[in-house]
Amino acid sequence: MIRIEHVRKVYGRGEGTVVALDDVNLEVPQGQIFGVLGQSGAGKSTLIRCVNLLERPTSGTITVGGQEVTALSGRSLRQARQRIGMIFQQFNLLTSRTVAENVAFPLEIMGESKTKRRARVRELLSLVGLEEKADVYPAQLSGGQKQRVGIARALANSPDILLSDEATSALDPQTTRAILDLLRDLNQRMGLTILLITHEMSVVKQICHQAAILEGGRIVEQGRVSTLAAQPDSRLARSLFPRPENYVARPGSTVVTITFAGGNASEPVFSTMARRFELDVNILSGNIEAIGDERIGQLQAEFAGEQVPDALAYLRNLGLHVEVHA
Ligand SMILES: Nc1ncnc2c1ncn2[C@@H]1O[C@H](COP(=O)(O)OP(=O)(O)OP(=O)(O)O)[C@@H](O)[C@H]1O
Repeated sequence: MIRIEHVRKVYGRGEGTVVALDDVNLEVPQGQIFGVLGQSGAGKSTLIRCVNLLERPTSGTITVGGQEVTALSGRSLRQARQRIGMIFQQFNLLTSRTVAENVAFPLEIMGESKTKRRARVRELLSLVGLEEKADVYPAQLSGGQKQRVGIARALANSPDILLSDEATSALDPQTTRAILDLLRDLNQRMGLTILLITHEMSVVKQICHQAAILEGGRIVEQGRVSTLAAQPDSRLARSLFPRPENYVARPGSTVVTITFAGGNASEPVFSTMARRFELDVNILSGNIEAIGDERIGQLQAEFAGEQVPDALAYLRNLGLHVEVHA
């Protein structure tokens, strides 16, 4: 579990001061994947670097696995850091070491015996599907394979939490998907808690249970991804379901945006409604997203007919969110 309380980070002094984080509060429960989403300069890197104290917050506290890391220094801080793995956008592998030697590096620092190191490295490479590449050098690997090495190395000390700093930003979409699948698999199989930062909504959508949106150093929204996606006015939903700019309803028709979640996303609600209330339905745009096990969708449509108010009441009764555009 990670708890971030009232964290503020100010860089520089006097005239050149930058407030990178301003009263940030968030909690990542044990075994969850939590995504912090934000644009360039929002403070994402600063936030994640504060969790393992690569940056020290100017004020506020950070607790990892029940231990307040912001209160630690010296040896106890170094020990606490071993419980925190981290992966990076540029992989940060040692180019003069083989894959196996890269993964073994944190174990060497821990003073593990050669025999134990060898067994653990084999286990870790198998976990990330890279047994075959143990003896090659990073330069001979693809980006996705390099990140797999990064993940194996980050897990070497069996950390309680994994921090991911834009780990898929340098990868193509297909490789990104494979690496995210691996992270989700590790989360499910080992109960690994993951805090990741990203500027990509697709990453949050694919693997995060919860998300926070960071803007100008402040968290402006946070919650379960599926809950936020089902709230049409949330920033997350607006970014997930971009809407056409202007709705110009034809005379006698009503333009509506309907948000549906869970079970009713897959039922033939609209055809039933159109028949029952004798409506003409003209779909303007629509999208259904799979968020975890849930399907959440938004549909813009034009309804025409005498029973439009009854049809809207029918949809609302089914638990759909219906917004009527003027
Ligand atoms: N070492 C530093 N010294 C001074 N200012 C810094 C330093 N590191 C970051 N900043 C500033 O703090 C703010 C937040 O930066 P940060 O790198 O955390 O954002 P980010 O969301 O990770 O952006 P990006 O996605 O571009 O990496 C920015 O205004 C940045 O210029």
